[in-house]
Amino acid sequence: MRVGCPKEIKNHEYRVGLTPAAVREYVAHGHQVLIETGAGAGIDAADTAYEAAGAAIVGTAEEIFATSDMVVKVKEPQPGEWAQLRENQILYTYLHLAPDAEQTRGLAGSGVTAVAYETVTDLRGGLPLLAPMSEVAGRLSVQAGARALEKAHGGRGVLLGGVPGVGAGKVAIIGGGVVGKEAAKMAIGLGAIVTILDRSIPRLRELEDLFEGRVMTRFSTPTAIDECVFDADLVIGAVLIPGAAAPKLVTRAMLSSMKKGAVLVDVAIDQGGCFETSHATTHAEPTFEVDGIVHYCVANMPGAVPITSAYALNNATLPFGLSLADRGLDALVQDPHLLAGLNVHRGMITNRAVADALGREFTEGLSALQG
Ligand SMILES: NC(=O)C1=CN([C@@H]2O[C@H](COP(=O)(O)OP(=O)(O)OC[C@H]3O[C@@H](n4cnc5c(N)ncnc54)[C@H](O)[C@@H]3O)[C@@H](O)[C@H]2O)C=CC1
Ligand SMILES: CC(=O)C(=O)O
Ligand SMILES: [Mg+2]
Repeated sequence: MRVGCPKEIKNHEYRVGLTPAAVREYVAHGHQVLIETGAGAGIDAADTAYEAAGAAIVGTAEEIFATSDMVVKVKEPQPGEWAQLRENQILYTYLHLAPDAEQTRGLAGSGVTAVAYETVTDLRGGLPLLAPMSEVAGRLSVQAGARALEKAHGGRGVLLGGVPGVGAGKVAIIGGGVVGKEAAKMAIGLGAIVTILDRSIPRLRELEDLFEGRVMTRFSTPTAIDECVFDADLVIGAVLIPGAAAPKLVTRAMLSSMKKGAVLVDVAIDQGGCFETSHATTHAEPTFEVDGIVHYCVANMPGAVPITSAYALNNATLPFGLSLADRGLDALVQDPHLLAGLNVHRGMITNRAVADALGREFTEGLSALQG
């Protein structure tokens, strides 16, 4: 198969879909790999490193889209990219379609077979291609929140760890999955007072055991969220209902009860955000203020640390990517976990949560592939 990897063009997105080490494995499996010139610049991987791994360097993304059987990316296609996708081509990348009707229309209209990293599953019920970036974003969320809390950045001027004689800041983390756990580790490390809210009691048990009393856990109800948000310096939104649009858990009305200059970091923004007042921002302009509350809503947070995150992402995407390249659509038929990643095929929406969120017709993945 011919596998192509264009340079990412989203705002301040420095990750790359294929590292030279991944290219080497595709080539060893007998595939031809095309890399857009400069695609690896953000991870210090020069064109020559890709050539040494066996790739051919091409001058433009257009050539990649036009000639590749499978396009491997990081972020969802940007306007202009989906017009270049086509039937009998596989797109393998993050998509986050539930909150993005325009993207879904674009992909469906192109006829492409779109496999979304964020809905591929594993045997333990996890999301193995989302998890590494959730680890990165969870850790970054506390850095971003701490920075936004500084007075010069619009925040209330609180140091999360406090100092001897002055109390620490309070962090509320809504959603105790991968992002939530990693955010908690960082916040505890800084010395903050941390509460994690989740709807899953088994998960709250695990977190309680893991953190050995260094976090408080709360079952997530509107009342518990109200109480934690009221008191918090930093609120991190880290919920997920796989594939679906994020539930709006912090309403605009709740902002008025918060401390002025408190910070909301909405990591769940890629699924539409879990705060009513969120809208996606970029690394260039990451924050905005609503009713005196600072919002940080960057939808590609791991793009800020590409040398960590591109490698972590490739470690996870490589086995499924090789399977797609080796077997084509049969890889989806044979592996229910990879099939769970199929979101769009020849104009059909094959992820139920996405179809429901957008009010579109749902087609089972297998019948779409066999139809
Ligand atoms: N902005 C960015 O750059 C990035 C965003 N993300 C996003 O972060 C979000 C979280 O991802 P993960 O931690 O990997 O998901 P996860 O599935 O590991 O954890 C989600 C948690 O939310 C909990 N939850 C669901 N409804 C809830 C509610 N009403 N109240 C409290 N908890 C609730 C679930 O029980 C689960 O424990 C996703 O939307 C993901 O796409 C991930 C990586 C990068
Ligand atoms: C998961 C995601 O949206 C990202 O890594 O950018
Ligand atoms: Mg998007």
